[in-house]
Amino acid sequence: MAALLKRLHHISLHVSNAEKVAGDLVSKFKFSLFATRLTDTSRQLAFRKGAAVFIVNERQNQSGVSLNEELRLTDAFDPHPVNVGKNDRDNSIKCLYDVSPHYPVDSVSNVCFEVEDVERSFSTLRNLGCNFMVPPTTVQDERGPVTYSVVKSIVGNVCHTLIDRTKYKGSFLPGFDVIEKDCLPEEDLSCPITHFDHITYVCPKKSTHQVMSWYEKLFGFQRFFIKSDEDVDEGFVVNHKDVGLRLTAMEYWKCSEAGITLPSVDKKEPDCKFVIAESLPGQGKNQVDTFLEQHGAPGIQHIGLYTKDIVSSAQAMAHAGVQFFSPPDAYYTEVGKQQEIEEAGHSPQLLAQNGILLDTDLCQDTTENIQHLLQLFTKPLFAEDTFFLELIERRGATGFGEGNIRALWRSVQAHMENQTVDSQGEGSKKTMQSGQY
Ligand SMILES: O=C(O)C(=O)Cc1ccc(O)cc1
Ligand SMILES: [Fe+2]
Repeated sequence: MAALLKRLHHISLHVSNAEKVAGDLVSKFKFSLFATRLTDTSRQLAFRKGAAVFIVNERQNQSGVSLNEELRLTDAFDPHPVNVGKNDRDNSIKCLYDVSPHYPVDSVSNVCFEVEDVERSFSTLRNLGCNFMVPPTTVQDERGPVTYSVVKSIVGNVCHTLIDRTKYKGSFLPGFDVIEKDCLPEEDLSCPITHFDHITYVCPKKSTHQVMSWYEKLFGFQRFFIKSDEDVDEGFVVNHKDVGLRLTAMEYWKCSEAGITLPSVDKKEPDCKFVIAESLPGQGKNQVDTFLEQHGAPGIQHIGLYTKDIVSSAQAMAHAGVQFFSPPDAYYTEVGKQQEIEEAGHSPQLLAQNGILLDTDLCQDTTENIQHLLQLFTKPLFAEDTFFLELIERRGATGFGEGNIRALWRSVQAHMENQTVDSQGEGSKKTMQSGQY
């Protein structure tokens, strides 16, 4: 029996310059800073937009003792909970609810899930052979306790924090100072982002099956077919001229769907899918291999932010300085594309101006049921060509569009080729990026 998950709680980033990433999340991506944990040894900042929560952790310089050792010395296996009240804040823990990886580059490396019972999940997963980086640990303040544990995923540097906050009366997590609602700036209505739509992992060639089996066995993830005619073993293969990509998607079963009814799990809550991308053999330079090379390991390549209005979100973000990939002009002038966009109720000019991609899917059984998928991809957020964000608006479509993927792939290709040309005259990518963001 796998350890079942209740819901996604937050995703955490580990970066060398938290201020810079925080500034981008707030001013460009319209997230609100709502909680902070600032101690002598750590800087953890929490941002929210709808139900999407990011924690930005500042990477520490290498010290003699690794955090895992440190945790073991302090709270792990300690029967007494760690107190993080205002006056006795535990400064020894660099990264609460996570591990502090000494990873050489900025990375998005922890997807935290709420679970029913951390101790039970821990023993289930340990019996199944899982590696734990933090055993069940309780942290409490005057509003109550939260228990968590951190497990290492099979994918590169990715970890999962499993957390139970049902006994906690506060609005976030003990140890964080929450900014009162009245002190938060007004929600930016021009970017109606509601939740994380999907998380895309980049994995080495031929490793998809291993990754899927791991998540299925340990967390009860189930296959989600991106296309109705998708081959079970092959996945969704996009193999067209310069694009060679294998995509496979999974979704997790919330406890309530697995027949375990928990009052705190709402079936109607939007869920976040996991997509595994691997490149096909015989490819030239591409987005997936570049990620592996520059990130140094498999990991989280991008996160899809669901928006109710992609045009308005794109305009507001572009105005605030977000750089998006634009497909080649030919994308919008291709035979039938303008009509397809108009029939979907959009303006081809507006989509083209903002680089928004549109895919149309005919539902299998009836031509009446036409579904649309609108997507837009940002340029990489960090100094390396690794992690980026995506805006996604779904009009009935649940999968991913082949046409959109091909267009994205080509615009990235063009971007990388430009960079190679530019960098010959102007120096490294890092220099260019810091000018852009
Ligand atoms: O289409 C999407 O949003 C995906 O998430 C699929 C995907 C995965 C990896 C890529 O490099 C490009 C596209
Ligand atoms: Fe995506």
